[in-house]
Amino acid sequence: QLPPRLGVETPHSEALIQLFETGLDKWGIDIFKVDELSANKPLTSVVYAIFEKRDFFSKFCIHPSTLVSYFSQVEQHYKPDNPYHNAVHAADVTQSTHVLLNAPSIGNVFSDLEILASVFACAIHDVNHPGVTNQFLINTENELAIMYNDMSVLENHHCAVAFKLLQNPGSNIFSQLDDVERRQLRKMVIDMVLATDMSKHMSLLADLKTMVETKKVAGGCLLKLDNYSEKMQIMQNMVHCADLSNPAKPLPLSTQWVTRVMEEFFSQGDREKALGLPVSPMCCRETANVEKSQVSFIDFIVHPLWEAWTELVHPDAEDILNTLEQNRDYYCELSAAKEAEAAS
Ligand SMILES: O[C@@H](CN1CCOCC1)Cn1nccc1-c1ccc(OC(F)F)c(OC2CCCC2)c1
Ligand SMILES: [Zn+2]
Repeated sequence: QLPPRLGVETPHSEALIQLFETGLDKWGIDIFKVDELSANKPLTSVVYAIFEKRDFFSKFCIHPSTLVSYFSQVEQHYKPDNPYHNAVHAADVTQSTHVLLNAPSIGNVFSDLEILASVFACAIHDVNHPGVTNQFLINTENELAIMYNDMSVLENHHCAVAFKLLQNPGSNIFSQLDDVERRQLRKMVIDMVLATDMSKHMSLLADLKTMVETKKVAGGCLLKLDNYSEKMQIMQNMVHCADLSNPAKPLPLSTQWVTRVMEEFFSQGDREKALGLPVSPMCCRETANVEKSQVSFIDFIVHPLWEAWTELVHPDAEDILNTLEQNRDYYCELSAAKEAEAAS
C-alpha cells in the first residue's frame, strides 16, 4: 500500500502540500518552513515531492514505499545536532538543484537518468557529516582520514554511506534499473559528490569558464553535449552552485544559514582550542568577523562561480545573481556599520 502523502507522517500535511504546490519549483522556498511542516523530515518530503513532480516513480519503476524506506534512513544519517550540515541543508541543495535543472537553456541537455543522478547526489551529498572540516579530521588523525588517506575524506564518506544504505532490504530504489544504467548512475553520483570538496573549487570553476567561452549554443539552448566529461562538468558545477547557494537566496534565508554555519565553525574552533590545535580561520568565536568573512566568501568564491553559471545559462539565472549582489552589499554595509561603531 502507499505511504502517506509526500512520504512523511505529519500533522501539517495539507500545509506542506500547499507549500510544495506553490514553492517546489521556486528559488527561495522557505526550506525551514518545510522542515517544520514535515515534522523534521525535510529531505524525505522534498525528495518525494521532486520524484512525484518529475514522474520518477514510473520512469524508474520505484515503489514509493522503497523511496520512503531509503530516504528515511538517509535522513536519519544526517546529524540533527549539526547547526548547518544537517538534513535541512541536504533538502535545500536538492530543491535548489531541482530549480536549476528547470532552466530553459538546460532543458534538453540532460537525460532522465542524469537528472535522477543529480537529484540523488544532492540528497546524499553530505550524509553523516560530522560537523567538522576535512582539515580537522586530518589534523586529529580521525579514523575517516585514515580510511581515505586524507583525500576528500568527508566526500568519500558521504558517498560510501549512501550506497551502503541502498543495500538494506526494501531500500534499493535503483533495483529496477538495468546493470548498465545502475553503473552509469553510480559513477555520475560519485563524480558529483566528490566535486563538492571545496579544494576542487578553483579547477571546477576554471573548467566552467572555459566551457562558457566555447559554449556551443543554438537557439538559446545548450547543445546536447555528447561527451561524458563536458556533461559531467556542468552537473558538477550545478551541484556545487546549489551547495554554495546560501548567499544567493532571499536575505531572510541567507542570514539563517550564516548563523548556522558560524555556529558549526565556532564549535569546531572550541574543539580545536580544547585540543591545543591552532584554531581554523573563521572558527574563533572571539575574533571572527562574520560580516567581513561573508563579503570575502562572496567576492572570492561564490560570486565568481555564480557569474560563470549565469553566463552559461543566460538569461535564466539573472535574478539569482542580482540577489547575490544585493546580499553582498547588505553584509558590506553591516560590516562597515560595525566597524564605525567599534571606532566610536
Ligand atoms: O567554508 C567555505 C569554504 N571556505 C574555503 C576557505 O575559505 C573560506 C571559505 C564553504 N563551506 N564549506 C562548508 C560549508 C561552507 C559554507 C557554507 C555557507 C557559508 O556562508 C553562508 F552562505 F551561509 C559559509 O560561510 C563561511 C563562513 C564565513 C565565510 C565562509 C561556508
Ligand atoms: Zn553541502
